[in-house]
Amino acid sequence: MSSGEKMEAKSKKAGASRLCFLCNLRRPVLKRPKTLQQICRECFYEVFEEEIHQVIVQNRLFKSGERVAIGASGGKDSTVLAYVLSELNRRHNYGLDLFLLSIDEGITGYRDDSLETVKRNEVQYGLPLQIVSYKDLYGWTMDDIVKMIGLKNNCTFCGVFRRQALDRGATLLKVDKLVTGHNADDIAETVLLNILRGDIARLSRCTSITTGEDGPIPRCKPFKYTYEKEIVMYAYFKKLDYFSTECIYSPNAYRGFAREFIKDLERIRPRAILDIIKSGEDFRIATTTKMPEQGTCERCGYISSQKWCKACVLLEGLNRGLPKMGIGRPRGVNGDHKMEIKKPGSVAKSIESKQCGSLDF
Ligand SMILES: Nc1ncnc2c1ncn2[C@@H]1O[C@H](COP(=O)(O)OP(=O)(O)OP(=O)(O)O)[C@@H](O)[C@H]1O
Repeated sequence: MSSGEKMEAKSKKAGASRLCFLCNLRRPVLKRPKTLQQICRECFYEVFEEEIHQVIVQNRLFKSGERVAIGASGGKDSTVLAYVLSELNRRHNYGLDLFLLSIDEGITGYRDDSLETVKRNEVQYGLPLQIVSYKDLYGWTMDDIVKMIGLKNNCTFCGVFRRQALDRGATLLKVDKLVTGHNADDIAETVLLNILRGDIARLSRCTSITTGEDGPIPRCKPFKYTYEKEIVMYAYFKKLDYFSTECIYSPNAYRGFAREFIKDLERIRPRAILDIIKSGEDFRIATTTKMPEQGTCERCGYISSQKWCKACVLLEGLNRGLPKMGIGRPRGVNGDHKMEIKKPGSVAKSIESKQCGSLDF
């Protein structure tokens, strides 16, 4: 039984004798995860889509005439995003030119299969697709990287490279904005992780619905308040074509614990997800906290708060056979991961940049 089928069976059992809480006309077929209301399929589609529309309008995510790339991994979140955004664009005349943008990380048995799903979505939704690969951009696939470094820390490489690859793909498509399928659960999880890591710079921006306005392409998260469980239900009821396998190189245990913790909280109190996001939004950062200053990478020109951007540091490590270079945080002057670049006549400057991978979106 798929997770969508399980949710439907549970919901049907719970609401067998009542009428839909919202329309009071039809039989409920599900218990809405966000509110625990028993509602019918039609009302579910309506509230799900309308809430996303309201988020788009209230936050002024788009302007008419903009070209917008949807980061499309073939997974449930980005597939539902591509479908719903196309629908809303038509229904409410947003006037957007939508594109699918997929990054091929080079993970055999995972990304190659999910890209086939995105290629079908291209036809199903009539959205032009651009694929950009790590191999072309960096000369390395994730398969190559994992062969060299093993499973530990591979998510750092993947996250850092994906972030830049999405920007480079968006530049190729000449889009004004990039949207991703990050949902409320992802954001709550990131708030918690940033607190656990004491990463104040990221904590202060991880709840922003639009980020990167000072970078090459602004990024938006229209699903900022959309629950993962509702996305799964929507995809299931609409019979959307998506790829549901987990990444084969994804051993990120720390993030996994945070995820499980949030799921447990959600079981006891569904609002917990929204409350964590609200707490993240309302944090005030002390004016004495030192924040990184944004500049550009001396090597590739990409945005960076350090001399070299994180991707260049990681690539340098890979190409020199020192893959641990740039992983983790500085360990003092003699730290084994620290790398110094000396220019003639200049003071040595550390190019150890902070991890800016999977948590940054
Ligand atoms: N390979 C990729 N190509 C394009 N966009 C991607 C890719 N991987 C992730 N993204 C974007 O980043 C978002 C969050 O990615 P994450 O890896 O957290 O996957 P997820 O939560 O399982 O989402 P999805 O269900 O869409 O795969 C995705 O919804 C998508 O918009």
